[in-house]
Amino acid sequence: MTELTAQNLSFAYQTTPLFSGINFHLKSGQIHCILGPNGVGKSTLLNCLAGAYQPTDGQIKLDQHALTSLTPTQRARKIAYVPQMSSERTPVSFSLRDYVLLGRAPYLGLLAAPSKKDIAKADQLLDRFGLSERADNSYSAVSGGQQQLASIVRALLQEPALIIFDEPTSALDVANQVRVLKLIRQLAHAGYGIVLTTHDPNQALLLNDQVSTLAQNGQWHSGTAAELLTSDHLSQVYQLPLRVLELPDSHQKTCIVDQTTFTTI
Ligand SMILES: Nc1ncnc2c1ncn2[C@@H]1O[C@H](COP(=O)(O)OP(=O)(O)OP(=O)(O)O)[C@@H](O)[C@H]1O
Repeated sequence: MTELTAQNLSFAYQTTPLFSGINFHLKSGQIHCILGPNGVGKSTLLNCLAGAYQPTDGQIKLDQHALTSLTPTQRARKIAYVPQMSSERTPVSFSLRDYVLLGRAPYLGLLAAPSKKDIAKADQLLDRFGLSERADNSYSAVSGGQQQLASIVRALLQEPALIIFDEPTSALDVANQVRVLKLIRQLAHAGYGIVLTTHDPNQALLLNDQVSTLAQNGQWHSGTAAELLTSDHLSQVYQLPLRVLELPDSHQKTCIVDQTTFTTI
């Protein structure tokens, strides 16, 4: 069992805090979905939880250890971070296979190459995500969605206990979105702890586990999906009238923008 705990977390890029007093908890087997409007600080919070940013105040612990007391390699063996996709194309000369194999770096010596076993695992995962035919292509030459899937493969090769996903489905078509959400569910069942951000409350409804919302002025709420994914709370978070409905033929819930709201905006 691995646990990531943040207590009384604050962060400021300059003087004004982006958020403060945030408490967060994730353990193996859980999916924690973070929702909130653009620019409120979700990615910044994920960077703090991954150990990439130093919070202004508060403490983050990975099991019993302060996150800051761990070396980058120790952290990377426990936490994988899948960053938000950039719309900019960074020229990268190596192949898609070599890109995903970067996930093995925390287990390799300074100049060591990945083993045959590592390469076989990489190829197996690339195949699972429909990327086999692209394995030898340059990373820069594949589509944004394929790059996003490759970044997930890279995180899996890292064999962490916890995975932090920043908008993992932002570049994906609806079938691949569902594939990634199903993968997240499977990973949680297999014992991984998962935290992700999404702009789609319906994804949080589908995942149906832990939820936090970060709204304007750093307002933070945590609870279960049933507790937080309500019409009132989501409307407050997004400052937009939203309705969470239970579909008549099942217990599935869906979040919609009311047509009447749409026509009066
Ligand atoms: N390196 C930086 N220096 C200064 N300000 C930054 C930096 N990175 C982000 N910000 C600002 O901090 C705020 C929060 O950014 P962040 O990317 O964490 O938000 P977000 O909730 O993830 O947004 P989105 O949903 O649009 O991805 C924004 O106003 C952003 O402009």
